[in-house]
Amino acid sequence: MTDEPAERIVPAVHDTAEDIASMEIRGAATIADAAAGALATQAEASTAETPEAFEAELKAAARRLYETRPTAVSLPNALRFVLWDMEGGSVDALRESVAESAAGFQTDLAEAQDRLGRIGANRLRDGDVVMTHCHSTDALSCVKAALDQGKDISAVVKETRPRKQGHITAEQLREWGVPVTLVVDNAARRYLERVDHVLVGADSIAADGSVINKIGTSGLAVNARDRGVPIMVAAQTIKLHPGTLTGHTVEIENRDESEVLEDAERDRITGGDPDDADLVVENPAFDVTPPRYVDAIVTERGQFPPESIVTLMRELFGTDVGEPWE
Ligand SMILES: O=C(COP(=O)(O)O)[C@H](O)[C@H](O)COP(=O)(O)O
Repeated sequence: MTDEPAERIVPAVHDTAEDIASMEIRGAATIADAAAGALATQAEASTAETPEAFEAELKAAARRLYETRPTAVSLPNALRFVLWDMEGGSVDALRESVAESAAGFQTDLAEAQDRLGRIGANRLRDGDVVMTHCHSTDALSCVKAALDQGKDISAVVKETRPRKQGHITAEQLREWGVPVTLVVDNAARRYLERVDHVLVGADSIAADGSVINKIGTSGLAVNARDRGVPIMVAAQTIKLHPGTLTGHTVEIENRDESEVLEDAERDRITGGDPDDADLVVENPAFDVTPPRYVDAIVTERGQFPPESIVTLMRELFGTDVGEPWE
């Protein structure tokens, strides 16, 4: 057995990391759930002989998972939650504590989403139309709870270029029997006329109440404000970004240009010149919506005007939060 902790990461953890990086596993809550599960798998499969070796191995696995996508803070928050609870004087005791805290975390995550959904549903009235962007399980939980309360809800679903996560939202809503109008992103402003709420999720919430979510959220929010449509953000507290309490900004992920432009399309634009360095394609995956465009952040602990979210963040995290493997 090698002594290098990174070389003892089990294949299943590498697979999960690759699935997160390639977006087979995507969406902030789903990523958090998968990351906690992967740490439990690492713990279960570990052949470490000493507690020190076991801990080093778990931290290496956490780092591998962390380095996949930078914007959704639910990922490091999940890793922190599981690793900070790791305790025990033997490998077996440590293994058990990781399994327990990972399972506890996953249960809490699911319960928090249900609770958040019930809270968010109170904002939705019978007959309301929501406009969605991307695919957010937290946002959909609010719709589900409203449906369970017997309310009729319909949706205008933005396609969400370049990866069209709006299709996942449309599929889920149709499964629940919700009437869906699917529109391209550029049509959003026109359709806001017939919408009662913009309902989106979040990858991270900053201490000043800014919402970091799928690219296009901020433009949608500005348009919605202009049209007088309230903007509701559904985000479990696992989306609160502790680093922003000390002035750090949230890293915005840039993804590959192939998501935006296929090779044949690039060839057409450049006349087939593969070395044309003056055609630049940028593909930021997220943007920042300032708090003044957000009406409410709905969490499992209640609804907050964005400017007051900092109080909840301090309560949950304190002010001194390090990296998961510290
Ligand atoms: O922006 C996205 C997903 O982006 P991507 O598809 O790039 O991962 C979602 O709105 C948030 O992650 C919240 O989702 P959830 O509420 O499910 O956590």
